[in-house]
Amino acid sequence: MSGSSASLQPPADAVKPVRHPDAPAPGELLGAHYGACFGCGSEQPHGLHLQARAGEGVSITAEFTVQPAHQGAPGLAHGGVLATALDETLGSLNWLLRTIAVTGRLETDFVRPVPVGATLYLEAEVTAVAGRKIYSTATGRLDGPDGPVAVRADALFVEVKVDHFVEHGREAEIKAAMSDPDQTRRARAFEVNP
Ligand SMILES: CCCCCCCCCCCC(=O)SCCNC(=O)CCNC(=O)[C@H](O)C(C)(C)COP(=O)(O)OP(=O)(O)OC[C@H]1O[C@@H](n2cnc3c(N)ncnc32)[C@H](O)[C@@H]1OP(=O)(O)O
Repeated sequence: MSGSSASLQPPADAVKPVRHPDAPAPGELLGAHYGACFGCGSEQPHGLHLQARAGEGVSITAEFTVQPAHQGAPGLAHGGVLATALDETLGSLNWLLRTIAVTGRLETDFVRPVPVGATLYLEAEVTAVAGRKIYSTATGRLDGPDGPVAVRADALFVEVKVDHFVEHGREAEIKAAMSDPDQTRRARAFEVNP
């Protein structure tokens, strides 16, 4: 069963997404946007360490290999971890728009079980933009980029100001991220145009 809810259908006045002129070239690895990110950061031993690459237009491909720490049922990936992989891949799309946005809604279909040790081949694209609302969709496949679909998701991201993180994030991490001497890393932690 699939089919996303009405709130994930772009409104009539939605427009096509526009790739930012400074977006990374197709094929380029995005790298982690924040070292402590559970989805992509290298500083989280049990994180997903998801690696995303810019695609054509406003699209992303990504890979994530399921580790023993990601189990739900014995030998199988936890559904929440798979949703995280989809969320992270979809979130990475906003870097191609150079828009700061957070997940408002994420609807996920779990189509096939994903074993420990399997690599999930993800692809995602922005389908429409309406004001602050960014509509996107993603799939995760097994055995290769053209393999059978194991998971898919539709999402709505909502554009926010950098103040969103400053106001709501724990002070210690915000201060540390803000004082990073590397300007690009500082910007990417909050997905801000450097
Ligand atoms: C390499 C680098 C990559 C970078 C890679 C980055 C990867 C990050 C990946 C992970 C991303 C995350 O997990 S982000 C973390 C998880 N998400 C969050 O923490 C968000 C928590 N929620 C919020 O802070 C808030 O609810 C917001 C910001 C989403 C919305 O609040 P707001 O700013 O007050 O805006 P609001 O008026 O409510 O909503 C604006 C419009 O969006 C619609 N809207 C809002 N929420 C929803 C919803 N759940 N479902 C449907 N529609 C919604 C509203 O109806 C409205 O439509 P209309 O009336 O205008 O038509």
